[in-house]
Amino acid sequence: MTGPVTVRAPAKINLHLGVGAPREDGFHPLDTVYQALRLSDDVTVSAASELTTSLVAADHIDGPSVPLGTDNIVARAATLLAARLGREPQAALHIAKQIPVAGGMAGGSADAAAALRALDRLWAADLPETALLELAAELGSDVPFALVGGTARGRGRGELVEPVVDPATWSWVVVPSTTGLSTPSVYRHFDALFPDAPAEPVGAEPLLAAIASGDPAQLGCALHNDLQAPAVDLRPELGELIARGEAEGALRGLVSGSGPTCVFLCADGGAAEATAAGLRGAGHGVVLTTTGPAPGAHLIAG
Ligand SMILES: C[C@](O)(CO)[C@H](O)COP(=O)(O)OP(=O)(O)OC[C@H]1O[C@@H](n2ccc(N)nc2=O)[C@H](O)[C@@H]1O
Ligand SMILES: Nc1ncnc2c1ncn2[C@@H]1O[C@H](COP(=O)(O)OP(=O)(O)OP(=O)(O)O)[C@@H](O)[C@H]1O
Repeated sequence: MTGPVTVRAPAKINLHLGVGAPREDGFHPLDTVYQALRLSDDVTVSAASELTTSLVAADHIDGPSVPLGTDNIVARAATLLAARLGREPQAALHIAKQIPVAGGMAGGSADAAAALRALDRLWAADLPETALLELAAELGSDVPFALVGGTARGRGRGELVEPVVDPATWSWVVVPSTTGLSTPSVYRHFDALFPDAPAEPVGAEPLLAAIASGDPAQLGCALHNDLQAPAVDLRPELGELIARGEAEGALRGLVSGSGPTCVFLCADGGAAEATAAGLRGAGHGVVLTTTGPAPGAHLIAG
């Protein structure tokens, strides 16, 4: 019998998030550029006679806010993959979580992508990557990117992912909030604030040119998030946090996806450490430093 399999999957940020008016199915058309960060969750899957989920969370994570059992997205991933393979979803699924929950960093999506890749191996299915990407898109708009990783453009509702060449290493400070924000509520608030939003989202071309330059100052100028205004309107303290991080030396601060995590682009690793120290000194408890891009969901054991 195959032993336990562990897959690591990254948190994401959106360097560009252009949002259009809602489609007939209620989803918003996106033109986005994702970047995977070296902040990740690990999912370990083992053979078992039934489907179980368990979690161990880093100190900065509110573990009890993650549902266990069938509501956890890893259980949904297992059930979906098992149905595709015509087998029972029997496995023990264990999440080691570092990605902030309901933080706009796609932590659940990372876990779902990791579970798909790990179970594909545990169950010796060896599905082609295109099949895993299709299952990922059924689980959520951000899940295909968590499989692909790196830096990538996302279209459609975010599930159509094309890798972008990005040889640089970008330095980031990540400031999670103690209370999450629900993604649907931020999209609903976008609709309320911008009832005349055009159908076509703002294009990612300037951001892609900044990535190609490799210059952090240019990237800082090009960062764009259409969900920032609704997130800050729902949580005004995020606007203050962004201003503070920029005053502490970041090139630019930005809400990550639907928030409330805020991320700060810095000139290099030293500037990121200095900005993080300044934010901690200003009373922000959890302040992480990291870099991107990072690989998508990949095997680390088994
Ligand atoms: C904010 C982002 O993280 C940016 O990458 C994503 O758009 C959210 O992706 P996600 O959490 O994987 O979202 P899904 O699980 O697919 O959808 C959750 C809910 O978010 C809203 N949603 C999501 C994606 C999208 N393009 N338009 C939407 O309006 C819908 O209300 C949907 O019911
Ligand atoms: N494995 C999981 N990890 C985190 N949350 C999960 C998981 N499974 C289910 N959930 C539920 O999903 C909700 C959203 O979780 P998640 O951490 O993925 O949000 P997010 O990072 O804001 O997502 P996104 O950036 O994709 O919109 C949580 O509040 C929780 O109730």
